[in-house]
Amino acid sequence: MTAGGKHGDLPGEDLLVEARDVELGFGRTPALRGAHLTVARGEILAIMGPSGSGKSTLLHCLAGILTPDSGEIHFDGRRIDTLREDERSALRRDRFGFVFQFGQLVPELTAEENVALPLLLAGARRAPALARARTWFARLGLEGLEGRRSGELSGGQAQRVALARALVAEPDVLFADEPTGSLDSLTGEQVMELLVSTAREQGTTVIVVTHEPRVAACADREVIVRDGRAAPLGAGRSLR
Ligand SMILES: Nc1ncnc2c1ncn2[C@@H]1O[C@H](COP(=O)(O)OP(=O)(O)OP(=O)(O)O)[C@@H](O)[C@H]1O
Repeated sequence: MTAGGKHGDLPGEDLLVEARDVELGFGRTPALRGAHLTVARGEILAIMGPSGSGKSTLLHCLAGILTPDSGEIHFDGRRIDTLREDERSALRRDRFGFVFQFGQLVPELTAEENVALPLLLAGARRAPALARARTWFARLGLEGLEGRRSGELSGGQAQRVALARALVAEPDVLFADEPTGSLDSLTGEQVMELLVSTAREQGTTVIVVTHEPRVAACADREVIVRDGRAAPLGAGRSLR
């Protein structure tokens, strides 16, 4: 499904997410300086690069969380950076899933209630939402943990619950920011393998920011962000 080859742009019909010449500064700090990125439908893309280079900022722009100062973000044929905040919020809720590094489970809720949350927020009734949430526990090796709260889960278990929550509503795109960053390398690799295999089963496009080459190796393609610009892996100094 990775169209366009390692270095090329994607044919129009496969394109799902695109950043065009995106610039964004925080006060005097330029975080993105003309970042350009294309992601195909069904593709699993890893974003790598040095600390502070703009990876998370780019991910947040692609996901409609941050608004660029200039440039454009497109999703599924539609420009999204100019949408009203309530429209972008609906887009995030209905079409995107999110996994972050830390602290994403609601501590007062059980694991199965956490997983059911996106369905409940989208208007599903409690019993069917919980039933659908429960199907994820066997799928991710979490049987028996449905009633636990986040304080009663290991880091790897909590990340798998977070992964189930991000995928339960079958989003078009899963945005993951250092999803294995708080885990030891073996547990991190297992979580990433589950992330990739479940996303592939559902046909979910994945955009994952990571520092870890072994995590990035699970992706179809890697791009490097340096000084606020994105380039294909191996492109050296010829930044697009
Ligand atoms: N909310 C903010 N306010 C001010 N500056 C910010 C903010 N968020 C990011 N920055 C700055 O923008 C630049 C890019 O940050 P960003 O978090 O995107 O980098 P990153 O590549 O994800 O880094 P890391 O790998 O360390 O998480 C950095 O110089 C950072 O200090």
